[in-house]
Amino acid sequence: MTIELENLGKKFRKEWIFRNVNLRFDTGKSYTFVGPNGSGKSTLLQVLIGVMPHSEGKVSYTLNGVEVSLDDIYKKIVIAAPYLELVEEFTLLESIEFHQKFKPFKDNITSHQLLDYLQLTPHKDKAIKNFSSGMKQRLKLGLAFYSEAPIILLDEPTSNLDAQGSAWYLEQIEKHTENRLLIICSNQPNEYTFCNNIVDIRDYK
Ligand SMILES: Nc1ncnc2c1ncn2[C@@H]1O[C@H](COP(=O)(O)OP(=O)(O)OP(=O)(O)O)[C@@H](O)[C@H]1O
Repeated sequence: MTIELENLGKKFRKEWIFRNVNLRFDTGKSYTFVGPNGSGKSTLLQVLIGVMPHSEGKVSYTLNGVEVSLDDIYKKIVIAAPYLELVEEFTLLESIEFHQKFKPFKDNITSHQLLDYLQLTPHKDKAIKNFSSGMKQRLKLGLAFYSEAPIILLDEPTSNLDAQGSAWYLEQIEKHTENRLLIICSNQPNEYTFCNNIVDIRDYK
């Protein structure tokens, strides 16, 4: 799977957030978008997957040399981001089963196994609205890591996680990102120390 950006630009009203972005993202590699608050990391991520329109240039997706349409690309992506909300009324178990209807889990793991991997089994019948922000974040990350999807996108992955949660995140990265395309948006160096491909948004102003 390859995502290619050609002369990509995005502006809001008259303000260019980024311009002339020429980048290529390949399966089996990880990439991190860095830059200060408000520089455009989340915007680039959302433009890259077509949930936000771009203002100029081109985004293309190819699988084994064959172009993939935007509609089909959604099936191949999982994303964990602060602006993507969970359904607050669902219990934890309902949230996992709901997600599973759209994106099956890797290796046919069951919802109960996933609860275990997330270390959240004691909370399975608790409503999401009563979860702490760190528990919600662990759930979002877990759904992304354990889904059967070749592209995994993480925006601010360790926000609200404590030290144990951040260590758990790094373990999951090791276990679940081989042979996938991973893109992270981050302001925290400890979230991407393993990553060799750093994209600084300030280079595209
Ligand atoms: N829908 C929108 N309409 C107008 N401006 C927007 C919109 N979305 C984002 N922006 C602006 O685009 C710029 C980039 O925002 P973005 O959220 O991509 O930054 P970021 O690098 O992800 O920031 P942070 O590190 O704080 O998460 C900011 O100036 C923001 O105000």
